[in-house]
Amino acid sequence: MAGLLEIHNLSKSFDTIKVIDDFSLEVVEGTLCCLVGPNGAGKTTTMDLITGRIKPSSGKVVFAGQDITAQPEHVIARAGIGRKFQVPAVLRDLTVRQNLTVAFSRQTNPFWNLFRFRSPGLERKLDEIATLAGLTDRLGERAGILSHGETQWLEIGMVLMQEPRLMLMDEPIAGMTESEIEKTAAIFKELRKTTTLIVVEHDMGFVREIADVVTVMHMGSLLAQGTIQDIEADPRVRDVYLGEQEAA
Ligand SMILES: Nc1ncnc2c1ncn2[C@@H]1O[C@H](COP(=O)(O)OP(=O)(O)OP(=O)(O)O)[C@@H](O)[C@H]1O
Repeated sequence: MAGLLEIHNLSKSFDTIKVIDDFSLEVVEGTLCCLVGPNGAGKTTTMDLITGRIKPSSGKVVFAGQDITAQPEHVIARAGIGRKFQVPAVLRDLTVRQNLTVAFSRQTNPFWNLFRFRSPGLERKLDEIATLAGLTDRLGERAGILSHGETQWLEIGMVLMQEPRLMLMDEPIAGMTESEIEKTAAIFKELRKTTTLIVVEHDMGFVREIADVVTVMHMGSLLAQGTIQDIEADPRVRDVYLGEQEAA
């Protein structure tokens, strides 16, 4: 079966430095892939290349059978690739409900969306996503008063309102408390039933909890890929990444 996302021999240089070096990856629909590796391995750059934020020096990215390598960022987003960044982009003065409503449409003017959409489809979707993100009781609150964890969950909800087929997340549990991490793991386990996910993460406990497949990058290349058990048993991964993590 072809992957929902296929990365073929991707390379990217900044000036003369090659930071992504002949990297290939296939993500099968319905799986949660964790992308791990030491600092500077090229994980964020890979996400930027998938979403079209930057363009590769060579290689290609295929999504749902379409070559999206040359497409602009907004076209790739509309094709069904959503991304949650580490720094939340919620509108703090709007309520949780309003933030989710704004995210429902991919139109460029958020306030226009806020007044335009009053469809039953929106209400159903909003309820569904608020439940998934554990925010049902917070729908009427101003987003600015949410805790760090709740803000992250709201942002996940906002990306989901756009119904991505593939969702990318950058270090989603950074700065969270233990109980917030547990709740986030539960959200991801639910989420992966309907959405394909690529999650960049350093916390191997969390990776162990959520990943179907773990992809390890090192110096811009694929070092290893497999189940968490395969990865933890791989001496090359222990050498360049896990050993360093255990020592930290
Ligand atoms: N715009 C840029 N210009 C020059 N070099 C860059 C640029 N963006 C990234 N790099 C370099 O590319 C390499 C890969 O960076 P990247 O942020 O993708 O790594 P990462 O695996 O996400 O690291 P971390 O885990 O620390 O976030 C690093 O050496 C970084 O300094």
